Amino acid sequence: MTSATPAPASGVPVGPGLSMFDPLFIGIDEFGQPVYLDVIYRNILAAGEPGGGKSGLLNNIAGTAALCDNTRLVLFDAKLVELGPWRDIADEFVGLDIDHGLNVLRRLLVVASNRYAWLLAHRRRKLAPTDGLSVIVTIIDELAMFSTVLGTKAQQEEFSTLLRGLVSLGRACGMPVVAATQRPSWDIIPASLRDLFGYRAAFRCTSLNSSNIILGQGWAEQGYTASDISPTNQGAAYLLAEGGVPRRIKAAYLTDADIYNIADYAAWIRRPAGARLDLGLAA
Ligand SMILES: Nc1ncnc2c1ncn2[C@@H]1O[C@H](COP(=O)(O)OP(=O)(O)OP(=O)(O)O)[C@@H](O)[C@H]1O
Repeated sequence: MTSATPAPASGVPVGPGLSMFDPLFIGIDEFGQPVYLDVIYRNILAAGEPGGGKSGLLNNIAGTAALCDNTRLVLFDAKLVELGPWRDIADEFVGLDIDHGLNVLRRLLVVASNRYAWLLAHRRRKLAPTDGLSVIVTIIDELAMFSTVLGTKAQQEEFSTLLRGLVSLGRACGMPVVAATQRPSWDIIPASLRDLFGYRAAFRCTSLNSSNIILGQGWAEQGYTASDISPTNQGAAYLLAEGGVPRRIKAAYLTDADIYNIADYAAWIRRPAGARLDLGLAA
């Protein structure tokens, strides 16, 4: 039986039960088994040639984060349209503005340092779900735009330095970073930055070298190379988890309509208390 009576906000069945501390579903492996990531304590790097499916993976993560309890989104997307659907629920949405990007990264680093002071004061080494602090997920689509294209050389260098700081600090204090680039080259992803990402997803690449830049030196020679992914197999990638062996995956895919539906729903469940009162749905 269906009912036209709106459910009370406290009874909404989707979203409030999700937590970023739970494993996050991102797709299937080559045996059709579901693949989950522990995003909370590991940063994620996705790279590969244009059209390989990186934004699809980013949107999976943004979609889950959007529905998670006590989770905030900080988004960087110079193209605007890839992560744009989530902008209404994001704490910050950085477009083609390097000054804005630098300002946001500086503030994130202040939050991260405050959280470490809090952890130290509580004799702890990392954030736990019971701490009540929000998880802040930073997602950057097309890293290279901020580190090599927009702004002056000095600003680009500052962006890279601040990002390196956030990627180093974020994982234990509930501030994971998810970054994507279509330019898997040493100037965009030096090994010192790449190695701070506990998960690396290599989408289709044009060469063994590009694939190695993402996954790590030597994997292509052992048969794990994203250059063997067919250009028509979008969403396929080699996923490497820290300390493991690359695993072939196919990312789950959300259509634009799916993304906007989830984003609208997330905006509704995150609406301010005043809006709930206006609708007569206050919990
Ligand atoms: N997991 C998937 N399953 C099926 N099709 C996919 C998947 N991911 C992406 N695609 C298809 O590939 C197209 C390009 O994907 P996407 O925009 O995610 O690539 P990208 O690597 O982010 O590209 P760019 O670097 O240009 O932003 C999508 O529009 C879609 O048609």
